Amino acid sequence: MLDQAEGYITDDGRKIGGVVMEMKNITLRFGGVVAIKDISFDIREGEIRAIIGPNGAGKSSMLNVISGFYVPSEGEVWFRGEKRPPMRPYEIARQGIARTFQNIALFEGMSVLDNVMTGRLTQMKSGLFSQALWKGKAEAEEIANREIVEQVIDFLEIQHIRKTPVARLPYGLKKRVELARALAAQPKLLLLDEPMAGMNVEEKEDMCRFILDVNDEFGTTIALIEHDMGVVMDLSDRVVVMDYGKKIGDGPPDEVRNNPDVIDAYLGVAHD
Ligand SMILES: Nc1ncnc2c1ncn2[C@@H]1O[C@H](COP(=O)(O)OP(=O)(O)OP(=O)(O)O)[C@@H](O)[C@H]1O
Repeated sequence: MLDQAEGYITDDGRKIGGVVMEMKNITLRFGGVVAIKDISFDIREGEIRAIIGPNGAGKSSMLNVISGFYVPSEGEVWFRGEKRPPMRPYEIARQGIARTFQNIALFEGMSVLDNVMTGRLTQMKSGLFSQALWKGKAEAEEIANREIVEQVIDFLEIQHIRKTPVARLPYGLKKRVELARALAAQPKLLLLDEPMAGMNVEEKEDMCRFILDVNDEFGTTIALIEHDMGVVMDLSDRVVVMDYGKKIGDGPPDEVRNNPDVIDAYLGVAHD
């Protein structure tokens, strides 16, 4: 049972807390195209929240509103109890939001380690000027950053490829490195853009396990978008379903799975 202020306990006994992010009546237009139509939902502390829907439903647009990349045409985004003004991406990152991309966005020529280190950049406190003045402080920060990065590399079991250039890795491992880079920022809210897209069954199983482990080990709140309904059902605590820019379902996986509008959107009508 969902208590608005307190949260709820999941079937597997995890405690989900209060609202971290609230989307209030979000509409997003691109010229004449309405990508999102008056959608509201929330994301709670410690939750794995999925947004699913057929092609063109508006999922990527919604993730971009959550991440602050798009400012909604109408509606409000509330984060940690405050209305969020338009912000630059680095300001959003400093608020504790990190993301991965559907099309992998890594530095292909750089090693895995260096790529994961770039995840710390948005969290660094000392800029170039203060680094010049306070060398010791900058070094201490560098060491601390390195420790965090090494922990993430261990956690995601990519030690064996830490020196390998990303370009040489198979697809599934690249996706894991992208997850590592996002985790290196120690986000409060982690946004995953189709984390399982293009993966084979084994890679999908690995990715599912890592997402669950991240949530369990660090208590990270996770919001992910996914095209494939099957994949997210085992993973998510609550699911928002979008179709043609509208919200057609919102609730625990079992409830959503049996929602006639959702069944129609996925089975009854061809959208491709
Ligand atoms: N930058 C943009 N400019 C104009 N139209 C856009 C833009 N981004 C998205 N759209 C339109 O908004 C609608 C929703 O697209 P969006 O990419 O958010 O859907 P999606 O659910 O993520 O789709 P997919 O599963 O295919 O990635 C589509 O009609 C799309 O053509």
